Amino acid sequence: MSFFVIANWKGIQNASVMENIYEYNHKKNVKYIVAPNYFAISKLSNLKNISLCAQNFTQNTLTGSISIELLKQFNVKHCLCNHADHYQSNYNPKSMIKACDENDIIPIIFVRDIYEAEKLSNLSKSGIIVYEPHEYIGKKDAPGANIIADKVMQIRKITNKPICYGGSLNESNYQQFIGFLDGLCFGRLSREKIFNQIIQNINQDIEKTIEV
Ligand SMILES: O=C(CO)[C@H](O)COP(=O)(O)O
Repeated sequence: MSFFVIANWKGIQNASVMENIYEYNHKKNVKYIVAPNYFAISKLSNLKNISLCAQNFTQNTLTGSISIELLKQFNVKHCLCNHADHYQSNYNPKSMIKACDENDIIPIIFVRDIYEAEKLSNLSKSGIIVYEPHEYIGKKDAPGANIIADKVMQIRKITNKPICYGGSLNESNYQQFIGFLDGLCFGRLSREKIFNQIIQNINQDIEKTIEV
């Protein structure tokens, strides 16, 4: 199985993200899933080194909407579901995950705790789970490796889907988590110039794990 590197740009598009993305060095055992803003999706839809991910979609085609059919036309393969930011709108995670499934879009399902993992992680045939505790979004540091490992172990009992971690990943903390996860989901760090270096480090770490 590949190790997933997920990048959520949110509503931001700075020079670094656009420069960096062409450099993501494709490796056999590492898969890059990038969730850019809607404008960038059309620009990036022909890139071969990444898998495109939508940040959201609407379940209608009303004025101002972005439907899942539209996203598929631009080669979108994934969609973030139940991200903490979705909580601000009238959002129904179960229906969004099911809509992804029906449209062959792989949902990236965010769960903040075991209760959400139980509720959401097995609604779709495919999918990637991101354990992301809300209190660790936009902070200086993530929880300790033992705390994350313990939660991941509990989620693995609930689902066979790959499990990633997201929330306050930074240059100094992400490497300690690689060994017990199936991927990492980056917010702020994915929009920094240094993210290319982070990607190279992850590639090397994964290569080493496979050699062992
Ligand atoms: O989108 C995110 C990545 O999982 C999330 O909101 C965390 O953002 P960050 O704390 O800036 O990494």
